[in-house]
Amino acid sequence: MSQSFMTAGASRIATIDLSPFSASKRNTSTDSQRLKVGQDLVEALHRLGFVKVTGHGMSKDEINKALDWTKRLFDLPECEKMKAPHPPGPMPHRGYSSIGKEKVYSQDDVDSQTASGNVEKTLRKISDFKESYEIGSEHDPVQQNIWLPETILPHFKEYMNSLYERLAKISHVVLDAMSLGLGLEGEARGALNKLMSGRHCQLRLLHYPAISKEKIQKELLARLPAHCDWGTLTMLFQDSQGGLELQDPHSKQFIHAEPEDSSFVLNVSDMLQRFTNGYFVSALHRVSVPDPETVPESGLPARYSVPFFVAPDFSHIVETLPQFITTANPAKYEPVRFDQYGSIVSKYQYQNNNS
Ligand SMILES: O=C(O)CCC(=O)C(=O)O
Ligand SMILES: [Fe+2]
Repeated sequence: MSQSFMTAGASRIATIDLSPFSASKRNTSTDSQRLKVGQDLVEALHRLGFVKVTGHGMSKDEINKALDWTKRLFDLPECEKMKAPHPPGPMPHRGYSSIGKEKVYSQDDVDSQTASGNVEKTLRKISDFKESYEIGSEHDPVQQNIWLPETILPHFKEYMNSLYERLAKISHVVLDAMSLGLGLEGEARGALNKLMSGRHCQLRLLHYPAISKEKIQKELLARLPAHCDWGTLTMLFQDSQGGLELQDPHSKQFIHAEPEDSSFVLNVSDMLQRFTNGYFVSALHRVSVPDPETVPESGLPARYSVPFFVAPDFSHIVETLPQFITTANPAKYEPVRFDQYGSIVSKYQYQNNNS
């Protein structure tokens, strides 16, 4: 797989400063400032399906703290991490998956391999060189968290629960700005807010270990193949190594999301695409392993990232908002229950083989 950085003619990722919505500036910012931010956010998401967000309230120190905890977790010996193992199969999507256990596919990969009759075996030939740890709300009635014993990493659980709550709050601010930008009021606004359930989001900790140049030269490896997320929105923090690439839906080029202090990358996911009848398009994105020739002798450094997946309740039926259905753009999607959609997509997209 080759790394394709931003090339001439490719779009730039817009940066949206959400600070007029933040608690500290809410009283001093004006309605028209907030409206402008909302409209800019909507325009940017309509154009590409992803933006960078600043002014969201998480300070640089707070972001570094989240990345530090992630590193501390993955620095533990494998036998300790395996005390909170992800169960076999895609559900519940909780706990620790060691390197190569989880395999992410795109729908295109699946479609192109279906004819072979053995989709999983064929696609698993190239393993994903990453490890992950999945966390949900402590109030999720469907998927329970799988924690390490407290003695192994004291205060990890407490910290991660607080991070989940913090990111859930920030996602409400994003949705507020989006409602304003789309001009949604009353029931329509309520319907958008239902795409975010405090108890069904997911916090994911990711470690892409360093890879030597020799290993890249000799083996076929992936980090995270191209895929779309199946919730509503994803807010992703990454370390200074960068590596996340998102596809411009028009030019089909992948754009490198340069890491920037204090920003997160926000991408549209499948439920928001269906809700808006395709006005927002779910962003195809990946973390690739570069061409061996472009990798320095020192190899590819380790990388850490922390995505937060904003999602509705599992039993929520996601329907397109009537105002997005017109004669020129008739309804494209049937209403779908979120867990039913997820069970189809996650069967292939997040296949965990931790047995
Ligand atoms: O690590 C990254 O930058 C991407 C993570 C991601 O896309 C995912 O976990 O769905
Ligand atoms: Fe993703």
